[in-house]
Amino acid sequence: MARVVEASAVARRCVADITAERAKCSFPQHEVTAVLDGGEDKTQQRRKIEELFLSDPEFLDAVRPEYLSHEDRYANELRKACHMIGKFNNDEEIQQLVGQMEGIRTLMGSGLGVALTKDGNPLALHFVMFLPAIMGQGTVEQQGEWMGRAWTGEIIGTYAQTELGHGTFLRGLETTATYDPASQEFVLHSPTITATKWWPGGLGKTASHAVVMAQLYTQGQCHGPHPFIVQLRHQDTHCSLPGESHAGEIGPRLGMNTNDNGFLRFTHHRIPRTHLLMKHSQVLEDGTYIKPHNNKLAYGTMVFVRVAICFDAYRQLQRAVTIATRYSAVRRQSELVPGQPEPQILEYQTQQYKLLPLIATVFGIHFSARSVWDTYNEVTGSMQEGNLDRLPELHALSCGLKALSSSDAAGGVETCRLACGGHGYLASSNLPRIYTTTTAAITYEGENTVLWLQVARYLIKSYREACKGHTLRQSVSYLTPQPASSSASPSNLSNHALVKAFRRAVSHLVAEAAARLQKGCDAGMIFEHAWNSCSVQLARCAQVHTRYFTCEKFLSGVERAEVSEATRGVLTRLCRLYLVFHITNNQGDFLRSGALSPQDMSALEGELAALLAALRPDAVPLVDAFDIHDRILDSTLGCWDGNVYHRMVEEAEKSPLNQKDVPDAYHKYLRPLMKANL
Ligand SMILES: CCCCCCCCCCCCCCCCCC(=O)SCCNC(=O)CCNC(=O)[C@H](O)C(C)(C)COP(=O)(O)OP(=O)(O)OC[C@H]1O[C@@H](n2cnc3c(N)ncnc32)[C@H](O)[C@@H]1OP(=O)(O)O
Ligand SMILES: Cc1cc2nc3c(=O)[nH]c(=O)nc-3n(C[C@H](O)[C@H](O)[C@H](O)COP(=O)(O)OP(=O)(O)OC[C@H]3O[C@@H](n4cnc5c(N)ncnc54)[C@H](O)[C@@H]3O)c2cc1C
Repeated sequence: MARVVEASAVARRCVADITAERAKCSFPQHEVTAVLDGGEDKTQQRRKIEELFLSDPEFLDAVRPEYLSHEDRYANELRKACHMIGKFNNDEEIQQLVGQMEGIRTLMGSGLGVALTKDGNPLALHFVMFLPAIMGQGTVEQQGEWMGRAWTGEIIGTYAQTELGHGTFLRGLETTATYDPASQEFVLHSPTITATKWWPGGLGKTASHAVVMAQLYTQGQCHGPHPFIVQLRHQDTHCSLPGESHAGEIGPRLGMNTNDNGFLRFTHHRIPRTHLLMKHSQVLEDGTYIKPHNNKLAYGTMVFVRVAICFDAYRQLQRAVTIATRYSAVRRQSELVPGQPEPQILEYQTQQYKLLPLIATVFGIHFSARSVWDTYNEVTGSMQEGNLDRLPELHALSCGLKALSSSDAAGGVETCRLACGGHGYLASSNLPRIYTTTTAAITYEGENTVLWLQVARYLIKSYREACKGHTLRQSVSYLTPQPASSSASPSNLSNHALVKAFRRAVSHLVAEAAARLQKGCDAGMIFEHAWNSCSVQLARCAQVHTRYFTCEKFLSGVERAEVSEATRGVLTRLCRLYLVFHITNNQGDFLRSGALSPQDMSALEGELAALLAALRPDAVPLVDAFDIHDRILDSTLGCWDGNVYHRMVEEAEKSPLNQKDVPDAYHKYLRPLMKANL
């Protein structure tokens, strides 16, 4: 009884702490929520959809997935993913809310969809890559043949590109698709063990079909990697098709274990000619190859997914920082002043330094991802009309923002875990799962270092063009060499001046890297070796350029937002924090280029401390404004009511090991050991 009384006093204290935080809010939260959702109507719509799905008991887990076997975990997530589609297909209200057909993808990729299928959605690749591949790479007839069946779930696909031997280097893929004009078929073959497809999500047991990337051979010539639709399993029995292809699952991974990532080998497997996705390049019946306008069009599906990943990074970081911030308002530890009550850990400046820049980062990713999404739509729109001029710019932007958002989010989630001390290591905090999911995005869809080097390639090329007097695309126009000017004066450290300082720092880095590259070439190195010898510096150029891009989009996003002065005030403080945080963390780039002076740096470091203090009262209100339902957060530490300790104990009690006082394993192993010498 005494324990219960004590426990409820603790609960009351926790709830009081978080309630007091909410009273400090300096802005109308619904406005921030609407900025992130894209309008108040969108917020209402999202909440309605969440209500419709979260009230459905089919989406409840009988036990924590961590306690299930590998197979049961997979089955549990597949059950929920299929139920999501079934519910969508049969409910007109839901279709009206999210949009028909494509709405199901929006749903699956939303915070709700990702949270409902906790450790990875076995159907993710179907929606995020298989369908977009057919849309982007298939002719109108091919879309007609496959899309309808794929949207309803009659066929389930994946995207099988990576092989055991090659993920990054697409031109090195070994799977071959050789055209046989006699039968008008392609023959798919894996000539070596390293040609085995390895990693595709859903390939293990879920997918009935795949878009397979293979080297296209016709009339004795190789034309590089092309996408082919391949049926893998029988339409009625789901059994593997006999003999010529063999698929399976690749085994446990760091996370995303219910995505059933798989392997696939072909032994002279035949498919009809019309299963080559022929929107950009064709093979005619006699084997004649028709070239695409640009041979990188076959990589188009990846461009789409790289943009989608930025939104996923945003949502994962949102969840993690909500958990860590709420917990920091409830957790009390140590003494700030000897003899005084233990403060909330959020009072420590170092804790604020961990969390507040991450709250700002959520907005930074949000505004820049929206901008890249707009660019994606503009560029793909003009590509439909045959204009490919902006494809290189889109490729560089999508690579850069995918790399920046995934590394910021994964690093940020880990910071959030550390900010929760030991309890952040508990599965019930949900931070381990959010981390293992988020860090995967650093590797998949183009390993980040490799993507940074793609951005650098674009920057150096643009810089060289600018040196020749050519006009550059808007996103890199600042690389045009400018006459030297003095650094921003300490009195002009406005937000715009800081963005300008970023531009100057990147220009300087790019000019230095270009000069070093040239020096290598002048010394007799071939270009590729000179490039490799500068690649650390080149990757750095790409990172700072992309950070500049996010700063610029954050600032313009805040300036353009239609909100009250109070909301603009808090968003501007966050944007300022984002700028100051990244500048003070990378002082060398700004000092070396003369973009800022040591005095400026001192002033900005002082301001950083002031910004943390100014934003501290709004920390909990800001994460509340992310408006994440407790079921979507799924965390004992981050729950809305702050009743952290009760929930932790309640979750611990559910451990299967706690269902018996003495586990069977004691009798089997421990007892014989403990009694051995008696
Ligand atoms: C649940 C429902 C879901 C809803 C949505 C929400 C959810 C979000 C995400 C959650 C689930 C995600 C599941 C996981 C998905 C992972 C799937 C994969 O990894 S799949 C596997 C992913 N795998 C990878 O990502 C592999 C990464 N590797 C590659 O992409 C390539 O090998 C490469 C780009 C690195 C080099 O390619 P290479 O052929 O050697 O080319 P060079 O270097 O020689 O450059 C030559 C020229 O080409 C240019 N250019 C290049 N690319 C493009 C482009 N796309 N375009 C235009 N141009 C491009 C380049 O700029 C250069 O131009 P220039 O300078 O000459 O003018
Ligand atoms: C969870 C998950 C899901 C996935 N899902 C899919 C899927 O659905 N379909 C699919 O086809 N694939 C999938 N993949 C595979 C993924 O796309 C590849 O793992 C990724 O592209 C990296 O390729 P890699 O594994 O060959 O790494 P590697 O290229 O071997 O990278 C190893 C190291 O070498 C470095 N490196 C490689 N090349 C260069 C270079 N040119 N310059 C400098 N450094 C370099 C990298 O930076 C890295 O440090 C998935 C992977 C994961 C982890």
